[in-house]
Formats: sequence, structure tokens, C-alpha cells
Amino acid sequence: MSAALTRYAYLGPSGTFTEQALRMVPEAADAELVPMVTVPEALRAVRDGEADAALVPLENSVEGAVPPTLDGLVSGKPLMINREVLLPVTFNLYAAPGADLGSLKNVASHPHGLAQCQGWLREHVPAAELVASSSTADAAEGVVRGDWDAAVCAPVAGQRHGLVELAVNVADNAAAVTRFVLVTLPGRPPAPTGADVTSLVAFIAHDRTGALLEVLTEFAVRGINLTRIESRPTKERMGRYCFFLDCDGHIEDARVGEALMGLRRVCADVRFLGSYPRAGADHEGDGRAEPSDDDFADAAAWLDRVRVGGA
Ligand SMILES: O=C(O)C(=O)C[C@]1(C(=O)O)C=C[C@@H](O)C=C1
Repeated sequence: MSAALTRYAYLGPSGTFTEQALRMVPEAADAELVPMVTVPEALRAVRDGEADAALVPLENSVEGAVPPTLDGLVSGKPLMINREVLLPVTFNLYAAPGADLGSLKNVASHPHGLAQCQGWLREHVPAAELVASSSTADAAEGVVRGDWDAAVCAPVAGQRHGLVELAVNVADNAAAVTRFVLVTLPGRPPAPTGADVTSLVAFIAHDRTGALLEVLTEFAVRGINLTRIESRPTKERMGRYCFFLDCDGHIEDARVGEALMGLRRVCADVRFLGSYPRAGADHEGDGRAEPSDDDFADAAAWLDRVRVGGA
């Protein structure tokens, strides 16, 4: 990515976890941050050239994938992931001044937020209706508007709107982390760092027995560590899925390049989503099991020699 990027779209409004994650991206420090109402809108802004990049939530360590992000990446004009950001997420319960736990008729949050706090909410406000909002910060704004009684959101969202903190750390799992990705239009991926992730979508040849096994084999035989596999319906008809894969390594690595070529041969289609630096040390395995990078280079040199009569 060039240093000339100036407009970063994100899942808004101001006060979302996505905004907090975007503020951890060094290139965004001097950029204009543009809140969008939904993930598809943030991705559309990049596709239409209204924004140079968008930061969107991809998965949460407790609730799993964020489906609108997966669906937004898999179809439409291709986009590319340039960076990932990991953010620990902690939720508080906020209401308008004067409210208390017993007075709450409803509580709003992003579906992922409600899911991550469902045990606490069931125990402490069992009578409250749970309302899905477009983001946790939108839930906080809804309390200010009078749309609902309380919001489960980030402390920054509740505080910015002058809401009253009824409870802190209401998530069922205190160690939850959300993974966000920064996407742009396709370009040359960031240079390899030695600790990178490659993301892609494999559309398997459905009528072939063992099609998914063939996909996995392309990685396994080259000693590439897969760090995520997730299926989503292709929406063509019942029983049709595509597979989101993350693996250790960079498309410029010999083994990853070879695996991608192999996938291209055995799959109906492959969408490359990017190679980018791995954030944190959450993924185990370094992808450097045998054969080593030197073995790949040595094998390529040997083939070149043999093809011209050498040994
Ligand atoms: O609503 C927000 O604040 C978001 O940034 C979205 C989102 C998500 O999509 O998972 C991000 C982190 C939390 O897990 C809950 C909501």
C-alpha cells in the first residue's frame, strides 16, 4: 500500500470496536476515518473508489466468523487483505441516566455482542428483550435516541454518549479477541516478513469425491500450516459451499506459490484474498516444518538442470 491513502472506511458509527482497531493501524493515523453503517457498505466504498481502504471485523475468538464480511469478500469485484488487527473486546452495559437493572425492558447490541454476553444477560436481566443493532456503538446511540433502554458496547461508546454504566465486563468470556482485516482494491501484497498469513477462497469441484481432501493435500504435502478453514454457502443452491482458508506463509514463498498453483488445478475456482503480516502470536506453528525453504529452492534448481540435460 502506498503512503498516499487518505480515506479509511470502517464499521461505524464512532465508538465501535472496529474504530478502536483502526486506530491501531499506523497508516491510518493521519487519514480521514469514514464511518459506514454496515460491513457491505464499507466494502462497497472501497470497490467504488469512495474510500482507499476499509477495516472490517472478520472473526471473533468466541463467536467465530462475521458472515457479512466473508460474504462481502467472496463475491463482487475482488478485494485484497493488506493487514490484520487483533483487538481484545470487553463489553459494559450502559443505559440512560436514572435507569437501573430492574427497569430494563430491552437491551441492544451487535449480534456478536449479544451472543458474547448472552449468559450474563440471561442471569441479570432475564426479562429484557435482546435487540440486534448494526454495531455496538449504534446500540449506544439508540439509547440516546430513546429507541431502547440499554446497550452492550465498548466503554468508549457508552462514555462518549454520557450514558450511565450499569455493569462492567458483562461478556461471558473475558478473553475474547476480534480479528479485523484492512482491505483495499487488489495490488502487490505487502512484502514478506517471515511471519505472514495467506488468505484465499477455494471453490471445490463439487461432483468429485475427495475434492476437499485434494485441497487440504496441496497444503499438507508442502508442510504448510493451515490456520483456519471455514465454509460458507455459495448461495447457488442447497449443498454448495466454498471454503475460506488461512495458512502460514506468503504468496512469494515457494511452497505457498506451489500450493496455490495446485489449488488452481484441482478447484473449480480460487480467489486469492491476500498475503499480509500475522498479528500477535495467536496462531501456533511456523509453517517451517520439513521440507525447508532451501529444499524448495534446491528442488527448483535441480529441475532446471535436469531439463537441460544436467543432473
Ligand atoms: O459493533 C462493533 O463495535 C464492531 O466493531 C463489530 C463487532 C463484530 O462484528 O464482531 C466487533 C467486535 C465485537 O465482537 C462485536 C461486534
